[in-house]
Amino acid sequence: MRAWRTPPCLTSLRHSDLQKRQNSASANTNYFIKEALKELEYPQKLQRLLLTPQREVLVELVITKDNGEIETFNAYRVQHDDSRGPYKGGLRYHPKVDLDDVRSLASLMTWKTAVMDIPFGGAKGGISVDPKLLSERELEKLTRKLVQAIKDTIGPQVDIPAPDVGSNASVMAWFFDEYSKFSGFSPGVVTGKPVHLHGSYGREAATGRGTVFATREMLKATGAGSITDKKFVIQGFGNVGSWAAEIFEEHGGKVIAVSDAFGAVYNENGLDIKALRRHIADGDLLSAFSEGEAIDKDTILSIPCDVLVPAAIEGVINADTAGQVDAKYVVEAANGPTTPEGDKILRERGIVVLPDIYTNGGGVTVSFFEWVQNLQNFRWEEEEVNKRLDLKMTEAFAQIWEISRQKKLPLRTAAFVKALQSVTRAHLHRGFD
Ligand SMILES: NC(=O)C1=CN([C@@H]2O[C@H](COP(=O)(O)OP(=O)(O)OC[C@H]3O[C@@H](n4cnc5c(N)ncnc54)[C@H](OP(=O)(O)O)[C@@H]3O)[C@@H](O)[C@H]2O)C=CC1
Ligand SMILES: O=C(O)CCC(=O)C(=O)O
Repeated sequence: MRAWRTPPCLTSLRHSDLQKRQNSASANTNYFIKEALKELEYPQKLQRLLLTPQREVLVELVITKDNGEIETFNAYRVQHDDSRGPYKGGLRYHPKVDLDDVRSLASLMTWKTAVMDIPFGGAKGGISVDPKLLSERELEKLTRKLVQAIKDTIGPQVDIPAPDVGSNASVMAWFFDEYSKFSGFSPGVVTGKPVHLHGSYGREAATGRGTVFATREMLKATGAGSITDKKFVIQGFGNVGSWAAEIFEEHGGKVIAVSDAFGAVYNENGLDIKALRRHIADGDLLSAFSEGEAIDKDTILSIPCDVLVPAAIEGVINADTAGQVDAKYVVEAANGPTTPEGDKILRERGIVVLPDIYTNGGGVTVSFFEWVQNLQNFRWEEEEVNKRLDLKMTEAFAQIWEISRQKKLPLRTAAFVKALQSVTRAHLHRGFD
């Protein structure tokens, strides 16, 4: 096993020190990995290596708020596996972020980069904060404090953060700027930056666009035809959900309902997504969109449709809700939206699930393209980015589909089998001494 250096400024937690929770996010992720490990029959010690993170970092961040008071926040960075390349994964700013969530999300990144066949490992970070309660200045301070606290564990060849729930291109710009103060000009330390500040064309829309390419491939392979005239319901209308909605619409799909944390809106003939996005950009409530009917956001999963797209938070399709899903397909644009219990119910009901570690892999794929452009100090046109993304999504689907057919496995297990084989091969080639 390689030795991991932990800088003295950080509190490094060992797995044995950490509290274990039943039905936690990481237990759910490990359940799905173990399902695939049963197919592969790897030895126990190798399984442990694959299941547990390589390093977990917990830091305390203190800022002075605009009103002069000080406030303290917990922040995390979990580095799960770097056998295939530098650790890679987003930063989540959300009040419910805890170490277990981040551990689960970091593991998903390892399998996602392997499924997409891009030369990165897996990591994730987060701050327990509600960014909506901070001013922009406070958010900037908090981000800079995070960089100061973890700068020795990250870097363009070590660990490369990116946006996730609650963070965005501005946060990435502050991150890049702060890191560059310590290490010199380093645009490759973070991806998802603004396009005019070493970001890539196409990264902002990439996760949503990749979700649409993934759905297109799945519909084709299962004999359901094309996206045109299919009905879509999307939970979550942030970066991923809103871009997916717009691009489904561009492909002729009808997005009949979408929701956010506060409400939902429905139109059986299809919502005008560009108009809805303008409505929200003007600061209006999603549910107040006049070209749709406001509905209870908790009914979103049970609206009849062809494709249900969870694009918000974890664990929403579970033992209580999976029975109410009225879709032929569930396309997991969010990370971890389905619990093992929910997944079992969907399988029993014959609902096809396109798993997160493939479906939302478009984001990290274009992050890889951004990183490559940063290392080369060169910019690709948007058309080129989208074309390459399409190719990666199409190739990865073909491989998962083939494993699923050959081994008679659900698409989720097939995706994990592909990823586990790839990561294991890297570990064995690199060796452990
Ligand atoms: N951004 C990226 O590139 C990638 C993101 N993902 C995953 O996609 C998912 C969404 O991320 P992203 O779009 O970036 O995040 P955003 O913060 O941009 O958007 C999250 C959306 O989810 C909504 N939401 C939050 N809680 C609920 C709820 N209980 N019910 C319904 N909607 C809710 C939010 O509503 P409100 O605005 O009202 O708070 C918002 O519309 C996450 O699982 C993330 O990990 C995966 C790969 C890459
Ligand atoms: O773009 C990236 O590097 C990672 C995005 C992310 O956090 C994810 O795919 O869940």
